[in-house]
Amino acid sequence: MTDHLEIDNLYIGFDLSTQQLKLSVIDDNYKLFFEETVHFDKELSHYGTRNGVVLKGETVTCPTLLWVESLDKLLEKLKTIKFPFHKVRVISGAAQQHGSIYWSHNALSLLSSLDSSRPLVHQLTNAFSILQSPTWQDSSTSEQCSELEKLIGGAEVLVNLTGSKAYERFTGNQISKICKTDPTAFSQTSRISLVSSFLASLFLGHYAPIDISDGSGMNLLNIHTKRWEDKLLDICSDGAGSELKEKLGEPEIDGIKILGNVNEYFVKRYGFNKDCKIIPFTGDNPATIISLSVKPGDVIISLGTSDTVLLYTCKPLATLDSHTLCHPFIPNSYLSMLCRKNGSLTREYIRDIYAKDEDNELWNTFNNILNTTKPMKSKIGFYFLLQEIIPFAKGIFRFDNNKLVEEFEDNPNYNVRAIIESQFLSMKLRINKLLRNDKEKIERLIVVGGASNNDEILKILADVFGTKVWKSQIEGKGGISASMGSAIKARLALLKQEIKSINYYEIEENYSLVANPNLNNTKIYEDMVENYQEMEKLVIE
Ligand SMILES: Nc1ncnc2c1ncn2[C@@H]1O[C@H](COP(=O)(O)OP(=O)(O)O)[C@@H](O)[C@H]1O
Ligand SMILES: O=C(CO)[C@@H](O)[C@H](O)COP(=O)(O)O
Repeated sequence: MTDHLEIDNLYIGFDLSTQQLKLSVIDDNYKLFFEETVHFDKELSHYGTRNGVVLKGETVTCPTLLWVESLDKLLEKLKTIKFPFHKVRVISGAAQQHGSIYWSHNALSLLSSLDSSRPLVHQLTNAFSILQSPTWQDSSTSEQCSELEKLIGGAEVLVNLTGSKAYERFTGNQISKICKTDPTAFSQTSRISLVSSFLASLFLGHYAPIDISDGSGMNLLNIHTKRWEDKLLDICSDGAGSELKEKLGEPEIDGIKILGNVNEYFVKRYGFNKDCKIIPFTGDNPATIISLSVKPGDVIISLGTSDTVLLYTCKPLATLDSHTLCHPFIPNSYLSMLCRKNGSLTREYIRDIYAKDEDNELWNTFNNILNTTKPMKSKIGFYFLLQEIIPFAKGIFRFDNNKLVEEFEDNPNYNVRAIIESQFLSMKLRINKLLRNDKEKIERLIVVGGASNNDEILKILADVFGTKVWKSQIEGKGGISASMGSAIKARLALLKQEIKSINYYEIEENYSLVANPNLNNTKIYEDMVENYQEMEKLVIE
């Protein structure tokens, strides 16, 4: 922690992501003051999660109490080092999208009467009607998705209303599954939160609203009216639409609105100022967009647990492959998003088979292979360890000269290059569909997320796109863009309250060039695209 005698105000941003709870703290000048994390598998191993989740077939959940305890643990770490809690003016946060939390009927009274001498986790054991929260990696709701699209009049109708066709991980379909398979739990639920609004609720001491940006990932929100769509609520609740509406609460359209002061519990236990404000928390991807103050023409590639592509746009662009989310606080602005489940964890899987190191976190052998192999048009691989979102496929498929093979027999290490090439080719293909016309092109390619630390991976990204790749200084060592975006949102909320206006684009951002394309390689990838699409079709079949 840097010296804070000269600093009057601090702003906290959380990110409750798949594998860890992260915290970034900034000062009035948006400068990073402090960061900390709690890693779920390593530091809360008694919950038995692997990579932050519990996997049972296509059902992927996380114990809700793990998330509660991760907050206890993080704040205790700060207390131990005498973090200046009293200087925090606003708390905000972000979280993995789509996951849902089911509060029991006594949750509100538990939240409002917390005893500051005890950790949260011991006091909230009865606060949930469902103990395992569905997460974004879940793909167990295909039946509900088909039903939703059928009853609303087709995938296109749903895209036009909500910004996305029906997706297994989207919260409306998760709720629909619970209504059908566990109606008792549904009736014992007083409120349904997203992971983001759940974390905000802990700080507020009562239920925080779902913000419209994270709410756009539910298949329930009309992204034009910014309200829940009654017909969708009915379909996803077996006809109990008005009951579901009550359980969701009104969506919040202003992502930088002050919701209230921090719950007394945090004042007494940690020394937060009683006037410290809480604002809506949002999804990790919208928060990443905020951290970079991006403009049209910027394309962000986030290489975290999931790999996502994010574009800022003023007009929603509905496609069957992408998602449109409302911006958390800029009116009439949207984000276009592509998401791949098989991001870092699938790269780790391939690393552990073909490029194992003494210290795996260094990725040395993996990078050595990337550095010493060249792109080969004849070898294409598809690596879908988890059920992929787009294309909807599962399994590992390798093609050598267009023939499906068990392994790249002449050089099995080629899998290391093939997975990276394949992930980026898939993104490139689909980004092209998001650019509206021939004139629209990628002005800047910006990378964030844990794997953006890896220069060899970034070189291939630059080669596949034929574009320079940039990284924001705000990302530091990588992986904190969502918590930084949340902290920035916290700072903006106070500015708006005090001077009634904000200019979000005034935030000074320094970008550094992290990879230059090798245009000879770009040409090879361009020649590969058509074949890649053909092989992908075979995989889907
Ligand atoms: N040098 C590296 N090369 C490749 N991947 C890396 C590297 N460092 C970290 N990662 C990956 O980053 C992932 C975590 O990224 P992060 O953005 O923090 O994810 P999340 O926000 O989903 O928790 C890890 O699963 C790890 O595989
Ligand atoms: O499902 C999505 C976006 O639609 C994922 O991007 C989640 O939001 C998880 O994020 P990370 O933990 O990978 O940051």
